[in-house]
Amino acid sequence: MLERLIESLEAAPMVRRGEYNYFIHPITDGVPLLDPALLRDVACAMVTVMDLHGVDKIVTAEAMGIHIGTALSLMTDIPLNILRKRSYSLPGEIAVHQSTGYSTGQLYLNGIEKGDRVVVIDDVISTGGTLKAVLAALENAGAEIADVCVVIQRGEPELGRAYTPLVTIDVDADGVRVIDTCR
Ligand SMILES: O=P(O)(O)OC[C@H]1O[C@H](OP(=O)(O)OP(=O)(O)O)[C@H](O)[C@@H]1O
Ligand SMILES: Nc1nc2[nH]cnc2c(=O)[nH]1
Repeated sequence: MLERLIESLEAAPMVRRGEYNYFIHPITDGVPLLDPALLRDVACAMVTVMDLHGVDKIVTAEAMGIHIGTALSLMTDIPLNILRKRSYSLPGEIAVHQSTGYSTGQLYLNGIEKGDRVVVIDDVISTGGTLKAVLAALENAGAEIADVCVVIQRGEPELGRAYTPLVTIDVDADGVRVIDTCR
């Protein structure tokens, strides 16, 4: 099920973002074009590995969790909650400071109620800065985090809790090497 993902990752072009070797891939960038079969492979694998029992909401972050979260939501009928990069100034909105290997920014969490059972998904984890901040905000909002799943784990980031990557990669200036898969 993950052959298409593995092959396309190992063919991914690289660019520099400051000191950071950044790979470009349809799942993580939407560039140059996202093959529906690849998106389906990823969504089916996530449904297979995640604990979705009694889950009220799928939570993801703008921008590159949205297509994956949408596919999962359509497959499972579980509503999708998106942390947005813009504030809506709604009552109870939680601002989340996000930091990655090449950027900093703000995300805004709305629509989580105390006691919500959620799964958190994203395209990639690298430093873990984004997911750590998202998980802290969800805990702050009183959510119960049932599971965390990412398509790609880059390096060995610690989240302070278990999470499941579909694939684990090594990256250098020459490209991506897949070193592990979830099966
Ligand atoms: O583990 P980290 O070092 O935090 O990196 C992972 C984050 O980086 C990317 O988001 P980015 O902020 O580039 O925004 P995008 O989704 O809009 O591309 C990606 O979608 C993850 O959310
Ligand atoms: N596309 C892409 N997204 C990322 N998010 C964190 N690191 C990366 C990367 O190297 N490539």
